[in-house]
Amino acid sequence: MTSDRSGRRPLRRLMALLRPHRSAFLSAVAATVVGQVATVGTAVATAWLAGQVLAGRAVAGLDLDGPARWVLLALAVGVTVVAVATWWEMLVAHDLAYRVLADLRVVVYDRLRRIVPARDRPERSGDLATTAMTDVESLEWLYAHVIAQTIGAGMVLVGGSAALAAIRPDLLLVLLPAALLVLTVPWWWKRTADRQGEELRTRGAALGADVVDLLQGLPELTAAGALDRRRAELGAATAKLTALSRRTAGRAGREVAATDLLVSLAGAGALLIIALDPAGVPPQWVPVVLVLTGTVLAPAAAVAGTLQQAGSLRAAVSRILDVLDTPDTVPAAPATVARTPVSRPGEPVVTLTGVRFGYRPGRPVLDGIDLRVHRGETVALVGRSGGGKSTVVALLQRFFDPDAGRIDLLGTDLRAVPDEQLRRRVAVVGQDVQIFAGTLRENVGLAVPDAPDAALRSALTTARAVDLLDRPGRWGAVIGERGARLSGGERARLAVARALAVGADLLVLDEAVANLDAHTERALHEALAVGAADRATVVVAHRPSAILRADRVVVLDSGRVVADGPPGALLAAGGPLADLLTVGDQDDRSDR
Ligand SMILES: Nc1ncnc2c1ncn2[C@@H]1O[C@H](COP(=O)(O)OP(=O)(O)OP(=O)(O)O)[C@@H](O)[C@H]1O
Repeated sequence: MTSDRSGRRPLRRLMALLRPHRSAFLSAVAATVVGQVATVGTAVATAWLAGQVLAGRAVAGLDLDGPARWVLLALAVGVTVVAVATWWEMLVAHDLAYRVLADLRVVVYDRLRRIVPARDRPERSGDLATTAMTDVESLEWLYAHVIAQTIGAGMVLVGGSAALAAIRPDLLLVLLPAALLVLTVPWWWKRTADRQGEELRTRGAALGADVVDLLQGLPELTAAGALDRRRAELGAATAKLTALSRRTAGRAGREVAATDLLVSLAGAGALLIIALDPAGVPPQWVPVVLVLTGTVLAPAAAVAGTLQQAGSLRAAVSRILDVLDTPDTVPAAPATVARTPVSRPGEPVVTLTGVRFGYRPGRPVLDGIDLRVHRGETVALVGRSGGGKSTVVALLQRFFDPDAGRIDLLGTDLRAVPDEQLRRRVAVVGQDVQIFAGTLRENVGLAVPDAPDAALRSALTTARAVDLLDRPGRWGAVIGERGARLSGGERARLAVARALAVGADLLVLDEAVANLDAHTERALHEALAVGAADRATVVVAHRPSAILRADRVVVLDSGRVVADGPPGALLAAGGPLADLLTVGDQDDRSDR
């Protein structure tokens, strides 16, 4: 996926996502600051008490003098506040993160809807799925564990520095450089972290896609005896990922060690300053100084620790922004000029005029197609494999716009038809029927979820699929992931019913009946003919039975229409259709 990465301002865009959740964000910051301040406060109070004991000013038990009693009380309150604030912070910070991620997921899915299918996208679907799910998920860490905590760490650092300066200003000579260095630790190995993060993401996505491939293709891989080889390849990819994770953990460990070392050095530095001039700090305050130096740096060290994952995060953010910044495959129909397509008597439902289209520049797949389909007409689109039939179907759904020429739906340029209108006017049963995990009703009523059962039943009846209702559970029958509990023919008939339920003006069947036995296919075509008067029907077909049943046959060859007319007339003329069917007959005979 290529995109101009300049001027993307990732941080600003990530922060902008917090805007609708301002109050949740402020709660998260408040909880973090209260928790961190209470932690420092209890540690300092404990150190102060220890100092008092060391100086012989306080005794154990309740016989403490005045200030010690109050400090003990503050300590008890502080410990309670730390516990409550930690719980509160966990709650509000994660609530905030999940709200932001929910928003982002909607934005990413919406973008995916507008950029998939792309003309020439090299990534596999597993990569896009990773972006949609894992990359967005990884931002949870940023919103739940970094932003509010960084603000809290900054406040603790400023407040703690002021307190140390009040005790002895030259302690800042140790604290401030140490704080700066601690906060820069995540940048010491930034290049390595970025490379590892990018590699972890890429390898993880590839492995995810491979696993999906393997699971989906399990029957084919087993039948081809290729399962062991694929398993070995997966094993090798997993081993590489493990080695990379080990190197990443090693680098993260170095960062933790460096941070801990800096905090310890700061404590030692503070001790040295006190030792060089003991009169500057009263002995009972020495524990306070040492503890304050360590605890003031602790939140900054924690932030530096969480930033170990910054490399992976940067890679994830970059991929999310790639998706967000990819231009639409087809521009959305402008709402202001969009017209509702209207059917006028005698006007074709769909017209292609001089349509040219190619997936890659300079390699046209359609090279000036003219085609009209009227209401009540069934047109069979035929031609050699790779001739561009499915590409015509893709253009009819406006997955792509023509490079030249135009397509009109009921007299309106397809580019001006709003998406939601288009989906109701054009129904397509594709080559690869997608059945979704869920119930029979959800699948039949996919495009019309509010349709009454009677309408869906009628669609099932027409599609010769009403027997699916005989299953236990009837409408609620679960048909398995990708329709795993259905036969190929049942899946095809269900998909036809789903398209019929839409009541579209244009019904396109792209080799949808290839899985049906001859008897069911004939019955289906007869049933479709009953409702065909109300719509235009385009059938992409290879089988002579489907071709000869059409009112008109349009033959595509090398991206052009080379014959167009009633099947009988075309066959009698002995042109391209006769050639195609003759080759088909010979193929059929040689198969036998
Ligand atoms: N997404 C794509 N990216 C690049 N090229 C594509 C894409 N889809 C199809 N093509 C190419 O476009 C040409 C036409 O393909 P299309 O699927 O439209 O043919 P078809 O007539 O439907 O073939 P078949 O009868 O085998 O289904 C082929 O050369 C194919 O390789």
